[in-house]
Amino acid sequence: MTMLEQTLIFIKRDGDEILLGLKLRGFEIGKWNGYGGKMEIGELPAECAKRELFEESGLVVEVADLKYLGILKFYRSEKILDRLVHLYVCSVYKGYPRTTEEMKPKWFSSEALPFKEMWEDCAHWIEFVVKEIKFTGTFYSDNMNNLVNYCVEAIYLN
Ligand SMILES: Nc1nc2c([nH]c(=O)n2[C@H]2C[C@H](O)[C@@H](COP(=O)(O)OP(=O)(O)OP(=O)(O)O)O2)c(=O)[nH]1
Repeated sequence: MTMLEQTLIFIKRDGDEILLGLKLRGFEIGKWNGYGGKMEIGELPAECAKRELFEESGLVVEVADLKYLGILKFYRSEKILDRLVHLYVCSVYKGYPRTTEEMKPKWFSSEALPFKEMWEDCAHWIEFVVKEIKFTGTFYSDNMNNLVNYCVEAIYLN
């Protein structure tokens, strides 16, 4: 199986609120997450983030308004790199989020995120999204997809 390169974007409103989508189909149905999906051949990460957000929520963003936060790396069986996810945050958007075949939108206060219904790894890095601090996260899962180890590091650039 080949490694997947994907994007994930969190839209923010009024400083404190974060838009999550409830996954309505496919992999990990029933979980709240940011919006995103697989990069297409020849597509840049920011272009993919913009496209996936539009397809799954109807919201329109400009690439220039996206803030790149970092990379999440997911290893399965503890050693095979399975997914590499480019992470963005954006506070400038057009439109209202709508339910699509893939996602049902909901705004959450950053202090009341539904961690029990999110990917387990999110709890370890979502504060970087809230504070908009660049970081990298590396997550190791076993064959049953249980998180067994992780490392999250802030990146401070001068
Ligand atoms: N927080 C977190 N997010 C993850 C993990 N794995 C994973 O694919 N994601 C994110 C990255 C992507 O934004 C999204 C991928 O979902 P998906 O694989 O169902 O992609 P998709 O069907 O939407 O892709 P596409 O066909 O639309 O291109 O979920 C994980 O373990 N934790």
